[in-house]
Amino acid sequence: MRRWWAFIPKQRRAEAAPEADLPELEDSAWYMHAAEAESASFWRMARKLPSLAAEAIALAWRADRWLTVLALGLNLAAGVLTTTALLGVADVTAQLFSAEPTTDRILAALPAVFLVAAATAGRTVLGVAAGWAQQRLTPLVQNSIEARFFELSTQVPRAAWDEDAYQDIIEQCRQRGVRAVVELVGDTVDLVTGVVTVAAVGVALVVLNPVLLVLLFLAAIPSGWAAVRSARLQYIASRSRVSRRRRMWVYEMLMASEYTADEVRVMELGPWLRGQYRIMVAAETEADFAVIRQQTWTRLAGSTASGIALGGVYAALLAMIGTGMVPLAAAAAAVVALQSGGQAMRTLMVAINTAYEDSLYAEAVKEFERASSEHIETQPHRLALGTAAEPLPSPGRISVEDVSFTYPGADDPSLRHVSLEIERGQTVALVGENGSGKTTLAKLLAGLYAPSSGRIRWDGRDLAAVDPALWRTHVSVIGQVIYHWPLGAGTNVRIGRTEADPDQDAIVQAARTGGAHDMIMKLEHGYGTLLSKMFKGGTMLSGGQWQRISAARGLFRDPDAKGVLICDEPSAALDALAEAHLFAALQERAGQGITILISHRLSGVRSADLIVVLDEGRIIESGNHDELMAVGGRYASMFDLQAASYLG
Ligand SMILES: Nc1ncnc2c1ncn2[C@@H]1O[C@H](COP(=O)(O)OP(=O)(O)OP(=O)(O)O)[C@@H](O)[C@H]1O
Repeated sequence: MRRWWAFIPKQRRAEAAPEADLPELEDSAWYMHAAEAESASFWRMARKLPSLAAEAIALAWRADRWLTVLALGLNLAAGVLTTTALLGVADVTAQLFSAEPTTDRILAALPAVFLVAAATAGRTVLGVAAGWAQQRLTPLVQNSIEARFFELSTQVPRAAWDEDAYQDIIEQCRQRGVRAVVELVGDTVDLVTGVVTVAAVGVALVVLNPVLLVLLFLAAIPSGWAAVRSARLQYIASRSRVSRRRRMWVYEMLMASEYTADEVRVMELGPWLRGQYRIMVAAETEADFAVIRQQTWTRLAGSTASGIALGGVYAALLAMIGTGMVPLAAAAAAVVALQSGGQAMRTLMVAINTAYEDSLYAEAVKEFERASSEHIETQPHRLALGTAAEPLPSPGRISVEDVSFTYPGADDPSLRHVSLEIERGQTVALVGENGSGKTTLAKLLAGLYAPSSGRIRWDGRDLAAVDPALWRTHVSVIGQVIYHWPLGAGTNVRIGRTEADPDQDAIVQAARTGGAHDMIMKLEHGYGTLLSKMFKGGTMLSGGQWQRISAARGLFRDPDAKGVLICDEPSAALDALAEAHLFAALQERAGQGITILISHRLSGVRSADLIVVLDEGRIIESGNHDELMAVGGRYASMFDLQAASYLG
């Protein structure tokens, strides 16, 4: 088989070549074989509909019960009036085609004409009112689903985000799932209305001759089959392509974002990025064309069969008139009823199809709920969750006992048999080469991940049996890489402790200690300045200024200096003065809380009570500065190297 990129001119391939074979370009086999999509026959789908409808109604009921009753009730009433109008039309034609003199026929038809007019007007008014209820219901349902979505997305353990399958599920849910669930509620109302209409037309046909109803039903099958198969094809294709869409989204963000604007220009990345994007688009378009091709054949087959079947129905009607099974006077009424019945049947088919299609996408929301709940329930701290939340005092001693840790999906452990004792009031420095496991150890201490083996104890209590939320109240972090929250300067500090009343003095105090206050005061609106250019009046900070904000935030979270303060390269972007100011502030914590300091600048860690040197996830040395210098090992050589470069 020719690989798809064979169709891209050679020069263009070269432009974007090296990663042209990304796995995301292949349709994911996992999704291709999604069980429910594979076996989704019309009957299976029709059987699923009642439970789907019940779920959708329950959802709407939870969002607003009165609006649900109104939307359903008014639509049902409108459906009944539609039927009344239909029967009225059949009656009018029956009267007009009777054997009576013309005037008598017209007079006899008049009551039915009035009935048709009244029913049509009533149906219009009810339709508008039902639309009003349905439209009000939609945002309410959407709000409740989104609230649940964000509840779970913020609750799942950190490890879930390391799984590409989970990220696919989230993407599918966000892209189409949430909207599908909202639409499913509307579909259900349409479905109920459709069933009522078809049932009512069915009654009219049965009165004329039951065979007509059977024929009408048989004639509707081909178009129903075509609609369902098209929906299924679209669904399978969209699921199989979710990884590639995520990849495209990444390139879109890289090409059109404030955060990458500098690098894209300085490194002239535009053509390369566009090339990569083009490759994705080519694969995506090819996949689109494949679905369109299959859908077109399906629709063509469905329409042809449907047309032939309809011809058969009318031929059967003629035969029935010819054999006297349907009286001639009722023939016109039968034609009208067949036409209306056909229309009602097609509308119902569309409603079933739309409901089915949306239900397939809505599965993504259930899948997201399932995957998230599973992550929440199987997280290592689950035993502790839900138990009585006894407040946990700030730690006097933290013991890391033979801890090893492997990231989800990784082959090699990032920490290997790490043991460490940390006492209240101590500053412990973690040093080592890039990738040696310093941040990973800090993440475990912050409760973001649980050890794969070994224990972390907090005054003797195994943290595996403590709700992480409890001990995180005592942990604050000054991060190496911080997200630039597009919020006000004061809020950026305050989010360190959202549950506290925003005490302005405490915010200012933390900003002073973190070296951010003077810088904030120079901004146009001081603490009220928006730190983003996303919105009008916002401003942009430098890397070092953001790091000062991060320090202020971390210190604000730990106002009485009794908790665990994790500083991961807190001064990497700071100027010499700001760095000295920050280290002085950290020194002041000595003898109070616990400070974990990760830094490559060894001059800043020499005063630490304990320096731990990591290498490939193992502790290779530990002790204070003098002890480690005396040993003359890795720390001593790193320190001497840095000192020599300063001294020239
Ligand atoms: N989320 C993750 N999933 C898989 N592997 C990871 C993840 N985060 C880090 N790693 C790996 O774990 C190892 C240790 O990383 P860690 O961030 O702890 O190093 P570090 O010592 O803090 O490095 P640096 O000095 O560069 O900050 C590295 O090999 C890294 O590739």
